Amino acid sequence: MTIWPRTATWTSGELHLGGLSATELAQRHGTPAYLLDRADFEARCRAWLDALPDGDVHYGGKAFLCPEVVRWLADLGLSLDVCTGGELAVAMAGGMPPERVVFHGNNKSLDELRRAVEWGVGCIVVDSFTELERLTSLGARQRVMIRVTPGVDAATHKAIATGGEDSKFGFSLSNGDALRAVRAVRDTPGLELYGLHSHIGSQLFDTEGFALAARRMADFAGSVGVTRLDLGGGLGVAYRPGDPEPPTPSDVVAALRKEVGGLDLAVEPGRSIAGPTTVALYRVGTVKGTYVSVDGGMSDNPRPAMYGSPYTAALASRASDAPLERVDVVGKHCESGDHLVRDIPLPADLRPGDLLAVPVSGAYQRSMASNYNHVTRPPVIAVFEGTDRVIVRRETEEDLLRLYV
Ligand SMILES: Cc1ncc(COP(=O)(O)O)c(C=O)c1O
Ligand SMILES: N[C@@H](CCCC[NH3+])C(=O)O
Repeated sequence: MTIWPRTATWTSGELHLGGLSATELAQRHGTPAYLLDRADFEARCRAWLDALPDGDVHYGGKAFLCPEVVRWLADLGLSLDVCTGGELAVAMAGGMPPERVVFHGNNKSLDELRRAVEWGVGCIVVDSFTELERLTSLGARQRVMIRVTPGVDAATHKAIATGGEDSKFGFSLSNGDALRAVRAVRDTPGLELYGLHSHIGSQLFDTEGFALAARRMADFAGSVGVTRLDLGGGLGVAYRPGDPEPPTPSDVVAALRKEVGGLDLAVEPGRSIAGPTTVALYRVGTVKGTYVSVDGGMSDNPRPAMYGSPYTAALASRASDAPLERVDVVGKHCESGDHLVRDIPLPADLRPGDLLAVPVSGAYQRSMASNYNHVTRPPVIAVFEGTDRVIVRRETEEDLLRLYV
């Protein structure tokens, strides 16, 4: 298993992606930058479509979304999961057919619901009785699913586990709320109960949690006469060489299928599609003892600071036969917790100007990036068969200053 995107190659110590060298990409687009391997992205989409030929694959847009990616998804035949009015706007801008959009979220506003209904989204996933009242007040004719909390404690960081009993998401199966929600939807004129939804968490490595949730959801669906289940996303990815290998999309679908039998099935993978497609490219600015400072940091990748997420990095612009030394790759922000990669071996002759590449940077990095310390967010460059294309441009200081009155 490799953690680098599928077109990555190394020549004389230099990383090439999509047929282009890291050095020329850095010269043309600057650093930090996210380099997205389009061939890898599309292959990962196809792996999910092939795993579930008789069901629906909704890409989890929160992992990474921009209009160009929406166009790829639409062309490949995927659907799209959005969870805010902003993500809905990107789906529209990218031309996703509205009937292939599923609208999630635990606190959708009346305005967001109205926009979704007016645009004609395929499905709204109702998350609370309050939301049901809001939808009712719109008098909408709308397909809905009900988000159910199946009481499965997923084996992952507690900030990204969503299916346990104590959750802000969905209707609890065990306290009867899920059943009450089914009845309430069926009693609401204009609403069509299309299916049931659950999502137990993210960065999951075993199929047991998926299977347990699927079993509980299938039992519940059977008891209320619902024939469609959307069982969310959550498949994990390896971030470092030597990390355990995650199950494949086929493994996950097989585990789900075994539990749900002939019910209609949908899934919502985000990280397992976007994560491994992208390399974050940084330039080394300062080397001080065991601290290697680069030109990005917790603003373009908040995951190490938020969840203690481990990453790796590699020298991407030249060969080095210097001995390896254990260092911390740190950002340029005013926080001592601004680590991108902790305690990794890198050549001892690292110097200002070198390029460092951090793989598996495609999910929840650009989408969670901030302007902390008034830095401008990096661009996303799609590389494909020897061509490079800016699909999200670099922010400028003018972009930032435009907000101030
Ligand atoms: C409802 C829902 N669907 C899909 C996803 C995508 O999850 P992942 O990126 O772990 O596949 C998420 C995020 O965890 C989610 O909340
Ligand atoms: N933001 C989280 C994943 C959240 C999943 C969204 N429900 C991460 O970076 O791992």
